[in-house]
Amino acid sequence: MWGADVSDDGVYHLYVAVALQQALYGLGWAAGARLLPASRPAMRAWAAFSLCTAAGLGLAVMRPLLPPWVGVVGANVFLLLPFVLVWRAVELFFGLPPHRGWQGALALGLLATLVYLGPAPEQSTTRAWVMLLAIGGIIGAAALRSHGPMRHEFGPVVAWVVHLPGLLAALVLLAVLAGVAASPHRHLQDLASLDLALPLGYGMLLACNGIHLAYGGMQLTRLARRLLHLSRHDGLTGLLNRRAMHDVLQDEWQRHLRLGSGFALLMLDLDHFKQVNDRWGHHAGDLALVHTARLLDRQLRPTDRASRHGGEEFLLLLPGVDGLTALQVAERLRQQLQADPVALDDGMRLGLTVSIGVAGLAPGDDGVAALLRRADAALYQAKADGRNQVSLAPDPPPPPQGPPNRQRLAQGSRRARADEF
Ligand SMILES: Nc1nc2c(ncn2[C@@H]2O[C@H](COP(=O)(O)OP(=O)(O)OP(=O)(O)O)[C@@H](O)[C@H]2O)c(=O)[nH]1
Repeated sequence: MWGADVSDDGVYHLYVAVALQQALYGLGWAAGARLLPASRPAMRAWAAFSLCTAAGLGLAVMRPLLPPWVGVVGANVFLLLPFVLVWRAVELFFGLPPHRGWQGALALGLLATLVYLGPAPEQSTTRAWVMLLAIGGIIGAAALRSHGPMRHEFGPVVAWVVHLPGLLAALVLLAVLAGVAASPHRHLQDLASLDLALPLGYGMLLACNGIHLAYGGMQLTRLARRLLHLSRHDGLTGLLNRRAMHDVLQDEWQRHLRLGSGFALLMLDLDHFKQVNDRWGHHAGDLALVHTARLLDRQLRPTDRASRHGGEEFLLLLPGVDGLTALQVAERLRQQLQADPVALDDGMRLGLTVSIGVAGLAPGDDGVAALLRRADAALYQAKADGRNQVSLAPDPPPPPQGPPNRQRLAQGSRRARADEF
């Protein structure tokens, strides 16, 4: 780098290894960018950073075979300017407001400085100054800039594990410069010596691996979280999907068995929804579903859960609530939906009504499926009674008399687990 001697066998092989590693990471990021459109800009920046540093290291190790302008200045340009891409990639990864102007000015300034210094050996010390100062400064600034968002998204431990080495590396680089500058005994030319080429090579190896592993790991974590979210939520409304609600209901049933806590279910079905689609189009139907989901989300307590149960059908779980109270909640929701028409794209207002079946957990219910069947029957009743109304399911016959025993509880629990809905 900057004309430092890499002819020693150990240093040469180390730099070749780092170059190959960077090239491979670069190809990996480029492939990732093709596969994941949502993360493409940041991945492209990482790919460009990796491939440019690979090219820079390649030129540095081939320096004896190349003209000085290519072997020295070219290598330094390819090694230094990609660090501006690190700054860019970090901003893109966390969706931070871009600093394109500063980044462009920095890249141009560094390019002009390297060209101005040229390949002459007597400038190697100044080149080293410029390189170390810029790399240390950019790594430190990128770490500081991304610390808050990284902490927020991945937690303080991850943020410090990723940033501490980066900040330490930046401090070490700047301390080396300050130490050399302050010491009357050490000549600045030391920076270009073989002594520094080896630790710097290892430093690059560790830093590059650290950057790729940290950001690759965070990318995978993000992806895994996204997949988990998609597998449990309805894509249109953002509410829980049927499978996730199944798990929530089983948990609530287990809580009931342990603590005796009650709960109620509301099954909602938009009225004449087929006509909405037929008359106003499928997009208007989708808007109506989103509108309904938002209303439910706004109106329910934080402990209540709402899911999209099927096409135009929603299921609500109200913990700690009996059937009569749930009936009042249902009536309130019915009135609110009726009073709040959907705003269509062309400014039209589309009125909606809903029928709601309500069932509160009763002693005769031996599992979630039984309660669901009762809520479904109540919904059917509300539809049959003319729609735009709520209906409460009658309690099932109480279980045979006698003290509840462990065997019955266990039976209920097993049945609940086997429940399909
Ligand atoms: N736009 C849109 N429509 C959907 C979606 N899922 C289901 N549907 C439609 O919802 C309609 C449901 O129609 P029906 O089951 O006949 O019920 P309905 O017309 O609401 O009649 P009642 O329930 O008896 O009042 C069908 O036309 C489905 O195509 C969706 O995601 N988006």
